[in-house]
Amino acid sequence: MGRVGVLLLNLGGPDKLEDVGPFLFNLFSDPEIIRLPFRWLQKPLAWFIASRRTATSQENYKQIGGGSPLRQITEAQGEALKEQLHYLGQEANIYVGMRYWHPYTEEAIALLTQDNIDNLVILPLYPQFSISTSGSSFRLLERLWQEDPKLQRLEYTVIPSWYKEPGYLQAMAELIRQEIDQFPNADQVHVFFSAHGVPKSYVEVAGDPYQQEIEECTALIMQTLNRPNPHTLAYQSRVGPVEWLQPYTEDALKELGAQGVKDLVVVPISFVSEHIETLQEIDIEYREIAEEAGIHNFRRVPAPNTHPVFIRALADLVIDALNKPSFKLSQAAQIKKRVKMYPPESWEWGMTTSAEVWNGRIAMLGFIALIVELITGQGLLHLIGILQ
Ligand SMILES: C=CC1=C(C)c2cc3[nH]c(cc4nc(cc5[nH]c(cc1n2)c(C)c5CCC(=O)O)C(CCC(=O)O)=C4C)c(C)c3C=C
Ligand SMILES: [Fe+2]
Ligand SMILES: [Fe+2]
Repeated sequence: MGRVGVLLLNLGGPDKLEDVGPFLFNLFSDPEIIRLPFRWLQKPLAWFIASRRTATSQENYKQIGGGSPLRQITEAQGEALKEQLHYLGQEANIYVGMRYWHPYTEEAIALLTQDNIDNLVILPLYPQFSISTSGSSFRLLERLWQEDPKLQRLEYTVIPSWYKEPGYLQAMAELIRQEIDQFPNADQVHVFFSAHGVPKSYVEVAGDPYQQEIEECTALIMQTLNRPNPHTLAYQSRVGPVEWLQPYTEDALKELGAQGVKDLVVVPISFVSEHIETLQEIDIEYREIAEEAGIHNFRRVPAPNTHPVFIRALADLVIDALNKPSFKLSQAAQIKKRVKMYPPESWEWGMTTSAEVWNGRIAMLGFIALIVELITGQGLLHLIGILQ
């Protein structure tokens, strides 16, 4: 089989407070995160939104120690996966490729080309597929593949999503069980699944399978848990004024409080590491909302991180993928209907490589956007629907 590599894809997060601005710029430069009718607006608008959001976002990162733990946890997952694969008789090099911060996907690709990897498994660390997460990373990879003839000689296979993987479901069920068993009336504790939201139009217009995969995943985890507890699914972290998937986490918590629910465990479901949205948003913001709504016993289920059952699930996924016919980036695209997002011929133009952080030229473009904003009396940016 030759040299095997596993490329773990993830979102990335700012390591320190100074990184927050450029990280947000990278994120909002991504056409899969903000969809605009005019591609030339992408970077100026990204600059504009990033600069407006940086201070608030920095405040949140301050509350969790001044940066995202995502890099460290993802690297630890990589090491544990390497060990687990070795134990199962499969040697592999592990590479971490983040979409919006270091180590960038481009850096991971450079490393694995240097190491002369012959066989690559591309494994996004998102159990469910969304255009805005795995889809965005696949799209970037498609572009890197088009640009680099060396990559075209590499055998690779993609795992588009893996929320049904039994080991993952078992790890989630085990983590939930541990939390609910802390309560004297364990069987009555409300199990509250909080998934990261996406704008509703992603699902309804662009055909993002995300909502369906989240719903199915929730049902499978409850089935694996095999307890009589009531459960709810809601969506967190809405950004901007457009409608996102409903119900929103804060509304669902208030409603449960009003119904008299006192004991509740929150399960973060769309992400497999601790990050700002578990440590800050759930543990601080949603806890407060729950408390005010009368849910006095509020616990959160930890993310799988390096839970051995979860790491074993990742290893099984890799080994299965190596033994199956390969699945191509373009197939991942077609099956998930991503092509509906943009006319195929136009997406390359506005595509961002995450290795670009803001510089003078982009700030200039941002300045132009500001002028456009002033001339159009704010209408344009609100129309685009992302400003807070
Ligand atoms: C499956 C998980 C995620 C989906 C789906 C997703 C969609 C999505 N996100 C934004 C905007 C922001 N996301 C931000 C941070 C962030 N997002 C995810 C995961 C998903 N996003 C993670 C894990 C993180 C945090 C990384 C970390 O630092 O620990 C942020 C920045 C933080 C903030 O300012 O709140 C923004 C902004 C959109 C618009 C979107 C779908 C279109
Ligand atoms: Fe996000
Ligand atoms: Fe978010």
